[in-house]
Amino acid sequence: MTTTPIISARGLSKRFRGPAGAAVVAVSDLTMDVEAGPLTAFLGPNGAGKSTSLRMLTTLLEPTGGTARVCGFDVAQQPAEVRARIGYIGQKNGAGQYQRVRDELLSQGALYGLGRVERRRRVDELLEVLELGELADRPTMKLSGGQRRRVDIALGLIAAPRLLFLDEPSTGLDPQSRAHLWAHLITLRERYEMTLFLTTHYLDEADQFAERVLVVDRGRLIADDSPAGLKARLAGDRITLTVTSDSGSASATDDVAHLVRRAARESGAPDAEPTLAETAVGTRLAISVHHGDRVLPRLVLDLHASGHHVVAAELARPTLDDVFLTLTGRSLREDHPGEPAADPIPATAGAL
Ligand SMILES: Nc1ncnc2c1ncn2[C@@H]1O[C@H](COP(=O)(O)OP(=O)(O)OP(=O)(O)O)[C@@H](O)[C@H]1O
Repeated sequence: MTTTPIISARGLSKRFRGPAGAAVVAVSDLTMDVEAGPLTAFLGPNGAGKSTSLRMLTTLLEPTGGTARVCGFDVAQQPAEVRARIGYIGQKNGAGQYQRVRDELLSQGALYGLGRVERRRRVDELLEVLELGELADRPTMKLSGGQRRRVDIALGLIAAPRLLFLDEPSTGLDPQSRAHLWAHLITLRERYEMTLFLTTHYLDEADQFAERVLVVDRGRLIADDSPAGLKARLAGDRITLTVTSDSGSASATDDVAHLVRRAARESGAPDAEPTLAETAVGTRLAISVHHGDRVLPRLVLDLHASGHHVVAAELARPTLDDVFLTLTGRSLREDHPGEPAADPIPATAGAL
């Protein structure tokens, strides 16, 4: 049975006029279908076009090319229909400064046209689920970054959307607040059967929580798979061995390299050369393989049977950053050196 995707984009593009009138292609030819259900993470370096894509999908920005349908409606032709069915939590705070948390949420409910009783019921429920009850009478300006972000999420959920877009929901939060926020997102998703589509710079979050990862770079979609699928296809496991040989000759090193290369090839990994380095304790070799947990013990036995001794062995599972490196030739972390720990989340913007 085929189901209608909750998000469907065809050749979606956005050009801006940059400085001196030059065109900036923020999003180029984005084509994708996103089914309702799986948590989808949109990854890419700074300036890749993630926020612009989200803003087009949420009707905040008009595309300059292509089309997109969200919850079955065209973002350009039927923006009100789209808005009625989605929530959007932008990079910056939606919560005002002086209103109390509960009042802020009630005002948002009124904005969405919820009746008085329904509005109160919904606000009480969100305060409870997001553990904001004790903070309900505080002005939002007196909340911590993590607490404000939870208020943002409550604002985005007031109209019970089927689909929630989040632009970097956890940026600027300390690790504990990030974990807390994620626990809430997962609870909310289950409780309201919502589809979450989000951008994040934290690859570990995407790895842990996303069921599907879309990677964009320079406005283009360059990969689309589950985190496990991406890692298996693009990065493989990394085996690093330090080996000594009885003879210690150059031909012994060649033999070791041959055995390592063969093991990698037999695992189905691309026919790559191991990297070699002479160290004080022996020759160190590193190579990418598939199913490293199975390859490594067999390789150690094969090397031993051929007169080589493995003095150290390491198996590293790939990360999404390895995938990104393979895809783009650079690390996503380079774009975010020393991720901010607990920066306050800036004011303005927020839920639709
Ligand atoms: N209003 C605008 N006018 C001109 N250029 C813009 C505008 N908004 C975005 N851009 C440019 O479009 C490109 C994509 O920007 P976008 O904000 O979508 O990237 P991003 O992937 O969300 O980045 P980040 O991770 O830093 O949030 C960038 O080159 C950006 O400078």
